[in-house]
Amino acid sequence: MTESTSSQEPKDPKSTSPGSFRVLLGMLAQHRGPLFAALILSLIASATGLAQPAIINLVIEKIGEEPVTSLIIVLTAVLIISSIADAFQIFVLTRTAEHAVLNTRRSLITRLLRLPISVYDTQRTGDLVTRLGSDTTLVRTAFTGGIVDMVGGIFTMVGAIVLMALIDPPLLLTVLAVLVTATIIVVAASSKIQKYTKQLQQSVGALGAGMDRALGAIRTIRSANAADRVDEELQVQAQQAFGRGRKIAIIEGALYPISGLALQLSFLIVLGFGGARVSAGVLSVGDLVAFVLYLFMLAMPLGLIFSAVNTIRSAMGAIDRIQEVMNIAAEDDLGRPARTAQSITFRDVDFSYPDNLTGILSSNPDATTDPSPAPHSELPSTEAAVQPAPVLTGVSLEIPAGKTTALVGPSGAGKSTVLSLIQRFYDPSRGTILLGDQDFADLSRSSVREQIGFVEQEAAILAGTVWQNLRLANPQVTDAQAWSALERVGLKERFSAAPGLDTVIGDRGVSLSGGQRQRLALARMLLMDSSILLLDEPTSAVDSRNEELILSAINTASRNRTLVVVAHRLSTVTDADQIIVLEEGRVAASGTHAELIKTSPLYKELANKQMLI
Ligand SMILES: Nc1ncnc2c1ncn2[C@@H]1O[C@H](COP(=O)(O)OP(=O)(O)OP(=O)(O)O)[C@@H](O)[C@H]1O
Repeated sequence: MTESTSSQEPKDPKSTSPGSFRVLLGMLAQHRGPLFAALILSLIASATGLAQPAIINLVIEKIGEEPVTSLIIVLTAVLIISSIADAFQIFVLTRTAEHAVLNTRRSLITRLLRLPISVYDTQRTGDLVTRLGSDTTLVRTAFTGGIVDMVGGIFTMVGAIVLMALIDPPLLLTVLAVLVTATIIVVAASSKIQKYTKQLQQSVGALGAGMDRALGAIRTIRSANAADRVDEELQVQAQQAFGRGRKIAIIEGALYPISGLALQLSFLIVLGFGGARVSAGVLSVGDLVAFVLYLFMLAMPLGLIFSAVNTIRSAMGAIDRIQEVMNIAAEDDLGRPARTAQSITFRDVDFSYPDNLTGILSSNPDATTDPSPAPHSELPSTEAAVQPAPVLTGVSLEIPAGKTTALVGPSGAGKSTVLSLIQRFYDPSRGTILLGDQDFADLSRSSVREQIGFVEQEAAILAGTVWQNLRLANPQVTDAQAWSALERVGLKERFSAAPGLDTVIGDRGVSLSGGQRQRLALARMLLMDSSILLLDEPTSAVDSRNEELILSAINTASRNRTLVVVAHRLSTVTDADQIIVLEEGRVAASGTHAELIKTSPLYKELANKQMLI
């Protein structure tokens, strides 16, 4: 592997930030059919709305001179058509908005599950979940309360202006001067709304992340009587979100009287100036009434447009946050598929965790940056940031095919990191890792992982049934195979009562003990057809009876397979074919238990402490 394939991820050429407005336009383009239909309906509603004052004008002029029944019938028909068009428009828009939210959520789910592992190291899951939940919900408002309202409103306004110009141009110009000034103020203030919405959503994200962490550690919190303290901390975050919401409220509150004042002023001008023109005989009473009604038609959409601009700005704030995730290139799966092999070799491997990712998503609610600049479109390069501390230095090791290799050493020595590198969760900063004789750098990540079964230090159990957990890695598993795997890890009896494999295990597997969780994860691994098994402290959470069960399951599972096991308790690995001792990210020694007792002072010390010698 070359030095260039460091822990930075490849840049996705498509991942440049297009800006939230362009993204919004892209979303709208995806739904152009229904939006076009909504637009037509909105135009029908506007046109029928605009026709009403003209008909009323006619009625006023003709009343007393000739029958107006037919005009009244036309007016009623126009009213009905206008209402029906409105109703359909709302339905089409709301449905389209739900589609837009669905599409956004789908892409987010796909991306959130495929980000480079290093992103999860630094990003709070609660914040990522908020982006999927409340941020996507804000997108809906851009459709329902935004775009079409605005377009339909503009159409009505233009129509009203043209018709008013036909009636009395000087009166119109006076009214427009007032309204244009108000519009300029509203549009300028709305950019603040976008900024504050993004900050508000960041606060909500931080609150979600805090609550997520607290609920994950609820037993510790309650046992430490720390609920009040955690409560206080979360209340502070909730208060912060409130503060941001209040800023939006202040702007919206200030804008409301501005638009209201502008409208009142316009009406006063029309009544005063228009009334004078009626007495001067320049304008008929019917014309003045029609002019006032058109002013209504101009004013109503203007109010809608003002609020639509704010709604769209809010949605754009949320879209910014969604785009931040979408702009992170998904973990690459480049390279050719790996051929099956069972040995792994590290040659002079250096590795550091990328620790400069904290700013990749603006989840920090204190961030007050303007949302308009492009969010980070790639993981920052390791060179650009402060050089992170090395976790592995010059590690060379051979993990032979079909044998058991144990990794031991003090806490923080880098044992779990070696397992992460074997799974290609990260790439080394220097050196080469080989699967058989194939360089990892040439292989696709998924094909390497296909050959590997892994049980984490804190065995991950998904909420759902035993069955769902067992089939996670291998959906082809049969009932008989599942029971046999459960038997091998000593869990058959635990689930023998109905509903058997359909037994639901709670969120985070809470209805199972630590040892049972570990064993269920082990059973899942046994069902995978992997030729290399990685176990991170498989017996860390269990008593000696469970330990025996697990060790015997591991023994059966590892027949003809390569086993790499990280162990604190040396007693569990004294029989390993090879034991590698890691110390501060370097290989301190390797050999069998008997050899290491003689050759490695560190191993001897560890064995001594554990009363093995
Ligand atoms: N995701 C991460 N991001 C940054 N640093 C990490 C990360 N994971 C581990 N480290 C650091 O890397 C070093 C090695 O950690 P590692 O988990 O590999 O040690 P270990 O030998 O498995 O320890 P233990 O026996 O306590 O599990 C430690 O200093 C640890 O703090």
